Formats: sequence, C-alpha cells, structure tokens
Amino acid sequence: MMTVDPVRWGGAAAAVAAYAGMCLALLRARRAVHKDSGGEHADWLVAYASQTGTGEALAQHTVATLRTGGLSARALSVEHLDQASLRGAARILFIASTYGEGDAPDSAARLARLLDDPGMDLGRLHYGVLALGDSTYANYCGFGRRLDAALQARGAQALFARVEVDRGRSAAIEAWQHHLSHLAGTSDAPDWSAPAYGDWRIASRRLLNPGSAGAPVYRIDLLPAAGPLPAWEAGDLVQVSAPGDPAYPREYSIASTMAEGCLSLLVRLHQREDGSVGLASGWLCREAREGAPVLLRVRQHSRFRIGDNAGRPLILIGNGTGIAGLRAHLQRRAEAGQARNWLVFGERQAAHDHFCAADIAAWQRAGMLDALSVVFSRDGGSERYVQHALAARAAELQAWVAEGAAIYVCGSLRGMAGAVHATLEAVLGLDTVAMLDEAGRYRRDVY
Ligand SMILES: Cc1cc2nc3c(=O)[nH]c(=O)nc-3n(C[C@H](O)[C@H](O)[C@H](O)COP(=O)(O)O)c2cc1C
Repeated sequence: MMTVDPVRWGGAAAAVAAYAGMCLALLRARRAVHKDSGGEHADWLVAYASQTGTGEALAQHTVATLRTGGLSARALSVEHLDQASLRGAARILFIASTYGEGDAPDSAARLARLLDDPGMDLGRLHYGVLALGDSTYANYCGFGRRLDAALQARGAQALFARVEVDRGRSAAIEAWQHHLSHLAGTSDAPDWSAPAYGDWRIASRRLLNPGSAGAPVYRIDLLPAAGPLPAWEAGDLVQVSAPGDPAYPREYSIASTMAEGCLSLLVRLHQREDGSVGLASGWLCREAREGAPVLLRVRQHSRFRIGDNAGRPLILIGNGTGIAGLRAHLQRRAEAGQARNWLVFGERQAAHDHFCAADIAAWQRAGMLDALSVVFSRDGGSERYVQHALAARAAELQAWVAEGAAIYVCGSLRGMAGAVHATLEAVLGLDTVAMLDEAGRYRRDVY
C-alpha cells in the first residue's frame, strides 16, 4: 500500500501537510468555533469529518472565504451534526477525509448512522463535498465518495461536482476555492497558504531500544534555534521537513510538555528489506548530527487533546512509538496533579523495548499512575498485546468507564487499534463504545 516512510503517515500523507499545517494563525479561532458550535445560526454550514486536522483547517479557510463575500458561515465537526440540523439545513459544505482502508474518520460515526437511515429526507439540502485522500490507498477518498452518494440518495442536491484532493495537491484546493468564490460572489479569497517552518535544532538524541528485535527507536529532543518554545498541548503533532524531501513533510506526535522545556519526539528508523532506510527517519535518526538545524512546525491536533476530558479519569492505550502521544498526556496530568490515570502499553521485549520506563517509574513513585498494564508480545505469557491486557481487566475497565473515564488510543492502526476497538466493544458493549465516541470520550491517534 504505502511505499515510503510509514512514520505517522496520517498527516505524513504528504503534501496534505501543506494544508494541514497551514493555519496555526487560525488555531484560536478554531477553539471559539468549537465552543459556540451548538447554537449559532449561519446560512452556510461547513461540516468537517477530519481525523488529524487537515479537514478542520480547510473548513476554517472555507468559512473565512465565504464570510469575505458577506455570507454567514460557520464550521462544525460532523460529530456535532444531529438529525434535526441535518434535516433542517439548506446549505452544507462537507469536508471529508478517509482513514483506515477507506473508512470514515472517527468523528463521522454519527453522520454515517444518520445517512444510513432510509427515512432521512434531505430534499431541502444543497451541498458540496471536498473529499480528502491519498491515491496510494486502494480506497481513494472512500468516505467522501460514499458521503456524496448517500446525500444524493437521500434527495440532497449537489451544488457542484465533488472535489477530490490527493495528498493536499494544490490544483484541487484551487478548484474548491473557485467554487467558493463563485458561491460568495467574490474573488478576494483570504490567504490559504501554510505557515512557515520554524528553525529548530537537535538538542539531543538517544537510542531507546538497544538490542531490540524491532527497528531502532530514538528519542529526539528539539529546541528552537532562537527564542522561546512555541505553544503546544499534549496530543499535538509536529511536521518536519526533511532536507531530501522538503515538499513532503512527515508528522510525529509530540512526546513532551512545554513545561519540560524542549519538544521531544520518538522516531522509529524505517528500515526497508534491502537494508536502506527511510529518507526522513534516516535523516532524523542517523544523518543529522546533534545540533543540526531542523525545519519544523507545530500542528494542533484537537481531536487528541484533552479538552473537555481534563477532569475525567484517563485510560491511555498504545503500542510502540504510540507511547509518544500518551507520554505527553501523562506528563501533563502529573504536572496538573491528576492521578486517576491507567496506562496500557505494549511492545516486544521487556529487556529492550520498555520505552519511557524511567518516566513510568517516576509517575508511579509520585502516585500519578493509578493503574499500569505493560505487556510484551515476545516474552511469553498469556497477555501478549494491549487488547489482551484490557480483556484480562474487564471488570476494572467497566468500572473506570462507569466512573466517567475517557479512553485515548495512540499507535498502529493495523493490528492494535482494531483489536483494541473490538475488545472495548466486547467488554463494554457496542452502545457504550458508541456513546463514548459521540461524547468525545474515545479518541484515537492511530497511523
Ligand atoms: C492511517 C491512515 C489511513 C488512510 N487511509 C486512506 C484511505 O483508505 N483512502 C484515502 O483516500 N486516504 C487515506 N488516508 C489519507 C487521509 O485521508 C488524508 O491524509 C487526509 O488528508 C487526512 O485529512 P484529516 O487530517 O482531515 O483527517 C489515510 C491516512 C492515514 C493516516
């Protein structure tokens, strides 16, 4: 399927990044939109189904462009789109990415269910679809295409043909902008260009898994070349522009908090069968010396931030370098004195692959980890993978969820995320998992 570095192919999925990262300036505005997304009326709704934020950023630009033409418009994540607002809407522009193997993003579960309802009559609705995808996947723009077909089947009328964006290619974005200018009756589109990369340097780099049967994983600590750290929150990502492939940024979860004073990444060296290494990971992990300059920008990942879950118990589940995003959350919780945390982490061998063992021990000593399940797939025993650890503690899992816990999953989509999902459904029940998802209490950063 993919042929290049599999590092966080999410956003890494390429030049999408150009759009993904493009609107740091809009981040504050985004939060305001989330807050008032419930009641505010607007003639145009820009409904985004986004996993890692590219679609959300494009939704903000879309709203800004419509408003430039004097139209009233607002952006809304499709997870907040209910039956009444869908039926009652006259104009919706959908921005829909595709995940997994042609699947909808997590936030679109409710929308998919609403559109499945044969009784849903959308005869009033005029709509447009901007489908985001990556043509190296078999099911290119799968969700955007299904969404378009379902809207048509329910009687909605397309304002123009679906626009498909392959890895952020600018021609398709321009086609979408052209439609917007037409709708808004203006050619004054606001600036959609990406923010510049910042100049950073590698402060230190350490191999985390000497002797591992898997590929080497490095912890890379970065500092701005000059000036203070930019703001980020646990859950956010960075985009790194590697010198050999500047048009194709790679994304990594941030593993540290701002209070720790540097931005840390956990990067696995991508090794191909012929012994060659991935271009970006090879450069970050091997070629670049400590002190070397790195072009980097921080990207808000609102779906994986703590947000409204800050006061809840937290179950953090992940494998491999997925512990990066979980580490940032746990460190932040420890800084905030919130101890009701349960980490479920899996790797290969305890002797070589126990990433963040010192941090975990420190959180335990400080009383910041109420529960801990660490499993190693190659060490024998009945619990080999994180899903086994969860199934073995089914009663505890149910009790935490009953107590209001939120579940954050970070790591590999293949294998881990699907198996964890199936185990959650088996232990908690389909309805509870759907409820957690709709309530924003089940969040995933999987790649
Ligand atoms: C794990 C993963 C799976 C993906 N699967 C597909 C796919 O099946 N079809 C496709 O067209 N794009 C696929 N993509 C590409 C995304 O749809 C694309 O990067 C999109 O721009 C992401 O937008 P978002 O940040 O708004 O979620 C996948 C990306 C990731 C990370």
